[in-house]
Amino acid sequence: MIRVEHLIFDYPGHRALDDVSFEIAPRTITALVGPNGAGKSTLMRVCSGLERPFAGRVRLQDIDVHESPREAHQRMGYLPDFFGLYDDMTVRQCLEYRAAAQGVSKQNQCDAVDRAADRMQLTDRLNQRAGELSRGLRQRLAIAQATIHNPSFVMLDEPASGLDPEARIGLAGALKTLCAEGMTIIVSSHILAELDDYSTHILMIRDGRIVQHGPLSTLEGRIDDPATISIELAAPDARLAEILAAVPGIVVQQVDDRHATLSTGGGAATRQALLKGLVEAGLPVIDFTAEKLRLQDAYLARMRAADGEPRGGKSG
Ligand SMILES: Nc1ncnc2c1ncn2[C@@H]1O[C@H](COP(=O)(O)OP(=O)(O)OP(=O)(O)O)[C@@H](O)[C@H]1O
Repeated sequence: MIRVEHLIFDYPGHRALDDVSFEIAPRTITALVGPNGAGKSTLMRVCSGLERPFAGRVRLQDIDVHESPREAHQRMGYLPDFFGLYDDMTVRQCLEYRAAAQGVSKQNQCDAVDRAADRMQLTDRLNQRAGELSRGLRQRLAIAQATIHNPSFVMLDEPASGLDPEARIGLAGALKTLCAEGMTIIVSSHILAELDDYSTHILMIRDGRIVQHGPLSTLEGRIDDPATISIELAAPDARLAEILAAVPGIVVQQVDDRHATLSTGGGAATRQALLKGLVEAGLPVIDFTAEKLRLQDAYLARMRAADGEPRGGKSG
């Protein structure tokens, strides 16, 4: 879908992107995360063709974004972190204006407006002036504008910033809708807790370099990672503590005759041995849950680990 190859981008006296390469698969939502100043906005601006890199290239469905920007822009939507709306125009006028600017033919503009308003749940606001909309609705209008031409690839820079929790939930739903309609999305955010809800992939950047890239599952609670496991029995059984003590590779944190919490360092094999031991002893296990490492914790752990790594990052 989009392939970024060895991008280098410099501001005067500062290298903002340093040999950045990655590929995004179709119909995915990639969370672009990293500390302030990591290079997220710069990466989006370069990928959108607004900035030309010093070296490297960006290809969208085999179109070179910087060599053929017109063709690339027909296939992409981009919402910058700071955007403006025409406050005196109605939602419908804003969308019509953008449809015309994006080259949507006159006979298709009406359909494009209705579809964009529908998927961003703005249909009942079409006659309201943009200047009267709440922040969450303004954000949705801006996304509707950025996607009015039905692009296959969409980049949204910090769309959740400044939104209250309800508006952020609405935004997450809107992103899932766009993805379900076949769009491939990159979204940057500092609100890690919510990325779990809608992202399929994570692209972590720091000091202009990729630190990690891959499906969320590669970062969160991999099957071989140490995990916290909670166990619950349907009825009390005094043998629980004794049976757990006999399984190598686990540390019991808390146990009574019905519940236990423990940590394992041995990955899938240890978990299998543990569950087998419980079932073979005839204990009535009704819950055996491995708690996933939260994305936020995983992010912080990965960033800390990157402090001690040689330059070059990690992918997968
Ligand atoms: N116009 C500019 N001129 C010079 N340096 C810039 C300019 N814009 C950004 N930078 C620098 O480039 C680096 C990357 O900035 P960028 O805005 O891409 O980071 P970011 O990850 O989007 O940050 P944030 O999370 O704070 O929005 C930062 O060190 C920033 O100070």
